Amino acid sequence: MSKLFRAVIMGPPGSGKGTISERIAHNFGLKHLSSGDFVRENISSKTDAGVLAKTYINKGLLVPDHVMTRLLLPRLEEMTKYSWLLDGFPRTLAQAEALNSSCDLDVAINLNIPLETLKERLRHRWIHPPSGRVYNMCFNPPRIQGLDDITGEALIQQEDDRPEALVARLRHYKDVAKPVIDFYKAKGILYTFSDTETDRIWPNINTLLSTKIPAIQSDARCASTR
Ligand SMILES: Nc1ccn([C@H]2C[C@H](O)[C@@H](COP(=O)(O)OP(=O)(O)OP(=O)(O)O)O2)c(=O)n1
Ligand SMILES: Nc1nc2c(ncn2[C@@H]2O[C@H](COP(=O)(O)OP(=O)(O)O)[C@@H](O)[C@H]2O)c(=O)[nH]1
Repeated sequence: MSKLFRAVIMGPPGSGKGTISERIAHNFGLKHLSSGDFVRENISSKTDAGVLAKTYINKGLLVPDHVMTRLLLPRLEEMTKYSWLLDGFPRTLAQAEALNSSCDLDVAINLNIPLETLKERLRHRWIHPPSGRVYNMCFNPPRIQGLDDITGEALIQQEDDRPEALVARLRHYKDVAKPVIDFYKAKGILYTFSDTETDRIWPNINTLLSTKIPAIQSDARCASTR
């Protein structure tokens, strides 16, 4: 049996995690697991963790570690047969440690994007809240302005994507992400990509994963024939 591939993608709001995750999922046939989507699903189906998570999100706060972990780890257990890429989790060291005790990661992708670029992107970010689909009025506009391509429903801009809110979000991101980055660096699985354009980062990620994914699968094949 071939070994499965497990990766996480980290980066500040607007760094392109969702955009790059979609490309990775498409090119390598991995499952893209978005923690934001899991949170939204739990909120709309009113699970205990979802109801609790909503009280924090409504106040613009991050969901506490124990709630996020309770919401996410059971979903990962359903994915034991698949290779996956996890986007939006872990955001804190406690989340990284919880994840580490439930599975071994192969790669942690870290996106390092300048502040001015993040501000500019988020100013133009429009989302379709029920699905989590993301657009950018310059980079990937919807077919009809202001409307979701699939459902035709209205797109919105999030309050916390405003440039004034972004600086505080980024400061918070840096504080909580630093120990997570150090954790993955110490494990030797951290790969950092710095640029202002997703289209320039993408070929490097593509090359990295092309070396990692077949290598893991062929190692596993060798092991199984011994
Ligand atoms: N590890 C996580 C993941 C998500 N959330 C919560 C807070 C977010 O507001 C909400 C939705 O998550 P997303 O990752 O979709 O949303 P963001 O808009 O915060 O992320 P980004 O701006 O990085 O795309 O879920 C959380 O508290 N902790
Ligand atoms: N102009 C521009 N916009 C981008 C680029 N990459 C992603 N975006 C857009 O920037 C916004 C943030 O990207 P997203 O993938 O949502 O980032 P996340 O918050 O890290 O998940 C979205 O509106 C994307 O469409 C890029 O290279 N250039």
